[in-house]
Amino acid sequence: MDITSIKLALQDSKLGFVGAGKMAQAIADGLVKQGLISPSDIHASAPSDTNLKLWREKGMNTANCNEKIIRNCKIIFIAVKPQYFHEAISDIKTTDGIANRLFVSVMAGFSTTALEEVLNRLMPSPRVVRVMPNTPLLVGAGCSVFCGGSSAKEDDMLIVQGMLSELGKCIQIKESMMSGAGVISGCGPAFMYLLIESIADGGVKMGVPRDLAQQLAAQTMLGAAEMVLKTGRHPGQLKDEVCSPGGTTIVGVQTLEDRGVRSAMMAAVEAATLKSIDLGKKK
Ligand SMILES: NC(=O)C1=CN([C@@H]2O[C@H](COP(=O)(O)OP(=O)(O)OC[C@H]3O[C@@H](n4cnc5c(N)ncnc54)[C@H](OP(=O)(O)O)[C@@H]3O)[C@@H](O)[C@H]2O)C=CC1
Ligand SMILES: O=C(O)[C@@H]1CCC=N1
Repeated sequence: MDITSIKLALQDSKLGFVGAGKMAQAIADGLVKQGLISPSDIHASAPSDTNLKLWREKGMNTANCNEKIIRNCKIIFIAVKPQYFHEAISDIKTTDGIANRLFVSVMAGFSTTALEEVLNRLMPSPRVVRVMPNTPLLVGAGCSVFCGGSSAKEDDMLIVQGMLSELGKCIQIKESMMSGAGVISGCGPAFMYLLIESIADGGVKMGVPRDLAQQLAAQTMLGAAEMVLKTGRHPGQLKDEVCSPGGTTIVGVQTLEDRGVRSAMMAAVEAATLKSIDLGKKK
């Protein structure tokens, strides 16, 4: 879907957010920053004013009532913690006149079948798209994976992919891969921040000023990521090219291997995936 069609669809549908926290704000602010929607076409709900006041300061519409969002908007992001989803939907007392909505869930672990079951109380055959985005889409460098529910239409998939592709990479995958792939995109930034922080700490330990160490670590991670994406070469090969025989890097690499950094990273992805599957089971 081209950018003009996305803009028109968003202007026509209005964009709703049930849940107004960090992930919802990253998506809404990212879309506004990229010029895809104006703040006045965005509506968000949450029980308290803690987050909503930030939305109002940006000219967006807010409500403490989820029903209002579902009435006002035709495309609605569900951005509450998975454990609050039932409560958020059971808040909605009058469902008359609510139809033809597209629900885009960003909740970890919630399958499209489970989403459809809950949303069935609002309308028959709810159209659902399940996404696992990440917060870097705020700066146009996001990474999202998504899949459609049983009643999602081709246009629903296109609008979601169109919107999120404007904020970074957005890839359609099979639902069976959502938990594992969603951990790489959704949780991944936290793992990467931890690496940036600890490499910067190492620099500080060696006498590099904190600001400089952090800037160097972040830019180096960005550069390494660009090398993998733009050259298409294997990360192992790229790593080998940095390690001069008898040089400094290989000594650092051995230290990382001794401390089990690869195994720790793999175990982190596995543990977070199992947690996501577990969150899904409780629904
Ligand atoms: N943070 C991230 O990087 C990512 C998060 N996600 C998913 O996004 C979702 C939200 O996470 P995140 O933004 O981090 O969480 P936050 O805690 O920042 O935000 C949660 C929001 O939900 C609101 N809320 C709580 N109960 C209800 C309710 N009954 N009805 C409506 N709104 C409600 C909260 O209200 P109040 O403002 O009053 O506290 C808050 O605005 C989760 O499902 C998570 O799995 C997915 C990918 C990445
Ligand atoms: O930690 C979480 O559960 C959410 C989902 C992915 C990132 N944050």
